[in-house]
Amino acid sequence: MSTKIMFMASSLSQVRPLTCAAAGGLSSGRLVPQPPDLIKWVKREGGFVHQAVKVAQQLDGLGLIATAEIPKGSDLIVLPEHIPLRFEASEADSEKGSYSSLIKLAQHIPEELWAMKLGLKLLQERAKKGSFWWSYISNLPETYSVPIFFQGEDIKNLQYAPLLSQVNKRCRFLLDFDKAVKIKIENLRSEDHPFGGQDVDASALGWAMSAVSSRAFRLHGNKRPDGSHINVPMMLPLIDMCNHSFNPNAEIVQEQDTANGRMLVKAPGIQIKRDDLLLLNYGNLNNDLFLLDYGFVIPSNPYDCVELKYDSALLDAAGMAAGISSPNFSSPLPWQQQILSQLNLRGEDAQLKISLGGSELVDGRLLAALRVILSNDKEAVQKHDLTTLKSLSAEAPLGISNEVAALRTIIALCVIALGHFPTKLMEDESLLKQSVSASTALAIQFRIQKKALIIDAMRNLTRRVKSLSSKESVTF
Ligand SMILES: C[S@@+](CC[C@H](N)C(=O)[O-])C[C@H]1O[C@@H](n2cnc3c(N)ncnc32)[C@H](O)[C@@H]1O
Repeated sequence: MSTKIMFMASSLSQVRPLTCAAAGGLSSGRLVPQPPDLIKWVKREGGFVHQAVKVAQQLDGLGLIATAEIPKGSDLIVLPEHIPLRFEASEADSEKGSYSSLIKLAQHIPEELWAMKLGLKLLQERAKKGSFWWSYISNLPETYSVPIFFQGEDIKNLQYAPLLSQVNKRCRFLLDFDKAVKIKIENLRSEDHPFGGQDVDASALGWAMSAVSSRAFRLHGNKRPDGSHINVPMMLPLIDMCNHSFNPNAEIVQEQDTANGRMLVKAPGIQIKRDDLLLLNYGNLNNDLFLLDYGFVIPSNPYDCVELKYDSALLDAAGMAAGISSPNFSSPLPWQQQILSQLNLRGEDAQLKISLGGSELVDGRLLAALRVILSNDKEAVQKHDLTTLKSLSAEAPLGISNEVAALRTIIALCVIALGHFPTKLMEDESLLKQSVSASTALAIQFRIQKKALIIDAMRNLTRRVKSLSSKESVTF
């Protein structure tokens, strides 16, 4: 089962940082105690900031707030093209040895850790005396609440293997990359040194990666020869002070056709009232990504899900627990095997990750597989296409008793999944009431949300079973 804790991630908080503090809590502290005024800097650089937009304390950190009503469609912040921080250097900079050393380091970074690539540029600017972006960088948080900085015990406290493996992967990468960076830069001439002669360690690299993953936006970069745009991550000073909501009142617009390619934050069709927070939608992400990249968890997140593995032994156990034993769980009939292959649940390239939660509630492939495995009527199954078999809103396509058996098996899978968490939801809730550290609380909140999601799915499926069973008894 994927909810079992399989290994411990090596947390970066165990690495003694030389250049930045590892997160001890959810601090709103900035890199320097009294950083320059970001709004003034943006305006001085030719940007626009609506006069009612101000930076204010919010959610253990900072955010943007409206100090007066702002009409629909107003521009809130406009950044000229030279303000966003991107990895690509200006023509003048690209001639420099320090930039080409940065490119060489970036070649060690896997594509999925793109935040580290831009993070190298951020570290370079952070180390550079008189950097153009100093007003921005000095306003960045000093620490991040992402799990790569958790103590080992709090990583264990997450209790969820798919996230543990991601955290572990990032920690391992940072520790290895730290070594690679040290070797690459130790003998460089000072003018070629990417960080102005300063040492960086895994903790500084982790700081930079987290700064980027929690604040960068992927927007259109330079044009390709065919006129299309390359999507590039960039840090958008001040705009990145907006916190997240799934019901945002602001949106980012990128002007592509103007000569200067400005970035805008607009109040789209919504009138902003005085004291409203200015909120952007960071994306319809699950809590794993919110925690990994941004260091927070959204309660009752409609996009959250629990990952399980499609496994015949697990289905057997679930079937048994639900009082539905079928030899077909472990040995599906040849025509059932064919459908399982079409569902990509059998065969060499099978994708066995399935999920509960999110808008679908039950992974369509799991639902279809159970409906098919629990049916002995090949003709009846073949009357339906896969889309119908995968859909929970297609009510009982193979008959009520088949549907009840499939849903009860999924409910039993939920019970098994819950049983793999070392603690119960109620224990977690009472632990949260005690005085625990900020990162312990975050880890507990994360696992509470996973458990609550499974319990909600069980409730929903139980309601469906009850309603179907009552229809069945009316039919007879
Ligand atoms: C783009 S920054 C926003 C500005 C940030 N609050 C600051 O103090 O600089 C993203 C970070 O803000 C915080 N944040 C944003 N939206 C949040 C939310 N809905 N709940 C909790 N924290 C949030 C998280 O720490 C996240 O990593």
